[in-house]
Amino acid sequence: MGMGEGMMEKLGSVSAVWSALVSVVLFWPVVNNHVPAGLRQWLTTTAHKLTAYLTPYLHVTISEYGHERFRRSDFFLAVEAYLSHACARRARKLRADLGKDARTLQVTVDDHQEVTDSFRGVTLWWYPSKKPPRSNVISFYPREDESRFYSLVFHRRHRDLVLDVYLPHVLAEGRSVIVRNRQRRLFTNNASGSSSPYSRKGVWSHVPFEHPATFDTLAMEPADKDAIVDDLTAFRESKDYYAKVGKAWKRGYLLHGPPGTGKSTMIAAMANFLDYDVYDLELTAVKTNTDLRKLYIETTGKSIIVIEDIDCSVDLTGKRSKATSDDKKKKSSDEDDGDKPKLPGEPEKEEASKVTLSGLLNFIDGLWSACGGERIIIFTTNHKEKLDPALIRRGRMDVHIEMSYCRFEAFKVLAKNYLGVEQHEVFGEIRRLLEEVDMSPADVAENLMPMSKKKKRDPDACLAGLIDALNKAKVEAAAAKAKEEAEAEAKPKAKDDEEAEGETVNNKSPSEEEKANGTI
Ligand SMILES: Nc1ncnc2c1ncn2[C@@H]1O[C@H](COP(=O)(O)OP(=O)(O)OP(=O)(O)O)[C@@H](O)[C@H]1O
Ligand SMILES: [Mg+2]
Repeated sequence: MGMGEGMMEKLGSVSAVWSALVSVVLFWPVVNNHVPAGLRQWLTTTAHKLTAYLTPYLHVTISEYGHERFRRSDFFLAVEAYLSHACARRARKLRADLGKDARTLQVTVDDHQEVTDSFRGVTLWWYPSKKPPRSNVISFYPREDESRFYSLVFHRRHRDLVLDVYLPHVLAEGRSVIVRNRQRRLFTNNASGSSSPYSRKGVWSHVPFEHPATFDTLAMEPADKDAIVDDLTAFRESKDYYAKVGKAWKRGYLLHGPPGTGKSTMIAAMANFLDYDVYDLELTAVKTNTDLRKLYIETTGKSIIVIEDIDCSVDLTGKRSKATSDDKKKKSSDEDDGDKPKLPGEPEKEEASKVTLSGLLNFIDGLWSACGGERIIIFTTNHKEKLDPALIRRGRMDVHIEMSYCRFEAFKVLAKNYLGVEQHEVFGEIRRLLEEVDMSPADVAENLMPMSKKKKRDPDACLAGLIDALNKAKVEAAAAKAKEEAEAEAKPKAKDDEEAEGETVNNKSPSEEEKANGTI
């Protein structure tokens, strides 16, 4: 790329044709008033034909809104990125702006500034421009009038090269610039102030994704961690494989385990590792299966779609669970009171929220789920046993990962991250205690990070504090167990069974049986 020898000459001839055209356009309104409509039409067509015949240059137009009315064309965005990256520094008039993340500086070619590019010795000219507003059209969309486009001008003898090689090259380069510059985003479907049907805003709203968790900071058994990283790497690189076996390029993960064991942290680490966007789907805010599908279609490739606490969102029969979304229901009924009177034809409230299990299954692996590029779907739950087997069967949720209480290997990661300590004389004692006591990594981490402004973070004191906390937890667990046993003995045999069932759920203990079921 660059200004080649003799290019100025060509540039001169193109500019001459263009300035002639521009002057015609400028004086046209003057002539326009004195010429009858029929003649005017004829003159315009002839002028166009004549210019097309005389100039050896061809034009390709790339508009901002291609065939789709609501989405900016990918090609237009790629051209914009390509030009700003490859050619903008050579343009005379530039436009500098803050990028979408409000941090990076974006330099683009100013409107009506031509840019020259050279590709395999051929010179090409790019003209960014705006479509004139259509004054007699009333539009709901404020930006409709400002639709922009790029014109690419080149000599007709390079037609094949430009159409077959250069434009695909621009598309590929532009896309890679976009990927390099992009700020990853965290999307949610539960934004307040929902969009009106006429708004161009999508069904998702977003903020920059800035979670700092990585697999290095995630505390878990090293072997399990490696297995997950391998799995993700293999997934990312298997586009061709998925195409060959006829599967949509996506993978489902089920993260299950007690609270505070790092499920949400794991999702952030995955997103950071893969460099994907995250769509945090709040199922209780989705009204119908159709809305769910709409949300899916609006997600882009290279993304992780997360449904947290899946057991609280849809119950086994497919209806929305009542017990678990009490707060939200209360809130929405308050709002509904304010909304009265009801509009005619408005659906009944009962009918308004109907995401069913089958809708969710369809969301995961129905026909629509193959739209777009690579995607990862993650469900998290504290109670795997409560989920419908259909929802988590292999093929839907391909990998089941159990996040369990903190054992010694996981502790070592935390000690290294929080205290910078890799070896310590009390590690033996901590190892023994962690085998006996179920403490979540969140609790262990809390003990390693005493929030006192005055006290410096002293590793010895922190580790001693952790040992105290573990001993305390051990005593409490023993006392609780003794109490339960005493109660169980006091109760009649019939009630005994029920009680035992409740215990397993409340204790959230990672039983050996559960461990055997989990893949990782
Ligand atoms: N395995 C872990 N490695 C590192 N930090 C952890 C881990 N587990 C928990 N933490 C710490 O504890 C906090 C809570 O963890 P997180 O939110 O990931 O738990 P969770 O499993 O999603 O819990 P819940 O089931 O309640 O949603 C995190 O901010 C993190 O700092
Ligand atoms: Mg969580």
